[in-house]
Amino acid sequence: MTASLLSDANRRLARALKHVQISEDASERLQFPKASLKVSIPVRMDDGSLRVFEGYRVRYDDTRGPTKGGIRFHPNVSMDEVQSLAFWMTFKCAAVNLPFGGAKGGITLNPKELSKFELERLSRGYVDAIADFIGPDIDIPAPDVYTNPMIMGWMMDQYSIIRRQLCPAVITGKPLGMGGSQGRDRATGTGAFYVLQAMLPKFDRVPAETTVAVQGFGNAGSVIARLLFDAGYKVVAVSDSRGGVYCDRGLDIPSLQQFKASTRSLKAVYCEGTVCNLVDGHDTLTNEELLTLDVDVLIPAALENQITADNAAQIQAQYIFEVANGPITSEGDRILEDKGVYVFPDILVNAGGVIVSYYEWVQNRSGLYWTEAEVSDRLKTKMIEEGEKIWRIAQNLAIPLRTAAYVHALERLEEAHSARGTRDYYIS
Ligand SMILES: NC(=O)C1=CN([C@@H]2O[C@H](COP(=O)(O)OP(=O)(O)OC[C@H]3O[C@@H](n4cnc5c(N)ncnc54)[C@H](O)[C@@H]3O)[C@@H](O)[C@H]2O)C=CC1
Ligand SMILES: O=C(O)CCC(=O)C(=O)O
Repeated sequence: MTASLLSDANRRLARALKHVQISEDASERLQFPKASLKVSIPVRMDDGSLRVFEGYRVRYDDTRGPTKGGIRFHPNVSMDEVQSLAFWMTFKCAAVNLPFGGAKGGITLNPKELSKFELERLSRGYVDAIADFIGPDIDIPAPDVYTNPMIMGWMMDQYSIIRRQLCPAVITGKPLGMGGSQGRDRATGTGAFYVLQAMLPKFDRVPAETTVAVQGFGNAGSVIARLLFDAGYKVVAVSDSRGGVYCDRGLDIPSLQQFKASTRSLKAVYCEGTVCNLVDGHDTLTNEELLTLDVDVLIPAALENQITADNAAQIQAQYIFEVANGPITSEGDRILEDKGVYVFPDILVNAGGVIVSYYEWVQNRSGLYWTEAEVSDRLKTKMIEEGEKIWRIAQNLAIPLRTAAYVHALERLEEAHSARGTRDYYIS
């Protein structure tokens, strides 16, 4: 495990700064979060006891607009993790040209241990604690790992109770029945699929001859796995927090989705229609084994720090599409680069979620709601447009795609920082 995620994220920034003209003021400011809030959330548990949870919200940089980013419920949530996730949101929103800065939030807990009512009290308590830190023009949360539309609905409701008026635009990823956008639930995986479909033909790859492994079978990972399956790719391995399944002939992703939804397990499963046993050629595997499989494409879609100096040399995939935020450390990056692996970076690949969140916010503010086709057309155009720009920067400057994505984002951040001036009037 890397000592500090934020300092590792800053190493990527330092590398990109060598390839772009940006003022010293802006580059100095971008190394620090603008505001970091840590809160205690007391929750009455179902058995009558009181438990206090730790929560965080970080607004990293708001120069380009109100800050934006998800809320994570996970045992590993810490200030360092939330700050780096907010850092990545800043560069992601700039890379795909959304009028937002970056933020992130989280609560340290295992949500699987709480009842639905406990989760609701916790979600409302979190919003009570951060209500002065967020707002439709200040900071707009959304879902991330182990949070979902139901939780976003509770949070929007709690914020509206505090403000004594309905405020749908304070949070995105809401249920469709209360201001949610068509397509938001599938947006991250779908956006990633559009990028992959635009990039792989550059290497003359065709779906039927391309094998894929996907780590993480949640909101993001299961959607891209399904789209790849439908497009004729051979998805040979997928996993969740308890490990995964492998089949060299390709897994039947629709039946896996069905079993995961009804049994909450991938390991109960398998291929070939609805047969509920491990059948010939199928096997279980650990998350570590999945990462080093002999596949063409690897899609980490779970958590950060999965590919590090310890296992990067064993990676066999030629193309990595980072659906998770920060799945590769900077040391891991160097090793993959030396091996000639193409890494399509998180701040581009998983931007579909925040792009459709932006569309949701726009719809909430205008009161005019779009069809699923309108949302997905706009998403596809944006993902491909920004992906191509990043590809060209990488080619022209002969730099890795990640560095190119940061260069692209930094150019936009610099423009905004310089347009707003130094804002240092308060320094005597
Ligand atoms: N939901 C969204 O809109 C967006 C999500 N992301 C990123 O995508 C990644 C996944 O997020 P979601 O799919 O939304 O979360 P989710 O909560 O829907 O699913 C997470 C999945 O990862 C699995 N998982 C957890 N720990 C794991 C481990 N140690 N090894 C393998 N699998 C593990 C879980 O079992 C689950 O299948 C995260 O890095 C998140 O920040 C990025 C952009 C937007
Ligand atoms: O939808 C959003 O606003 C943010 C999604 C998110 O947390 C992410 O892109 O990592």
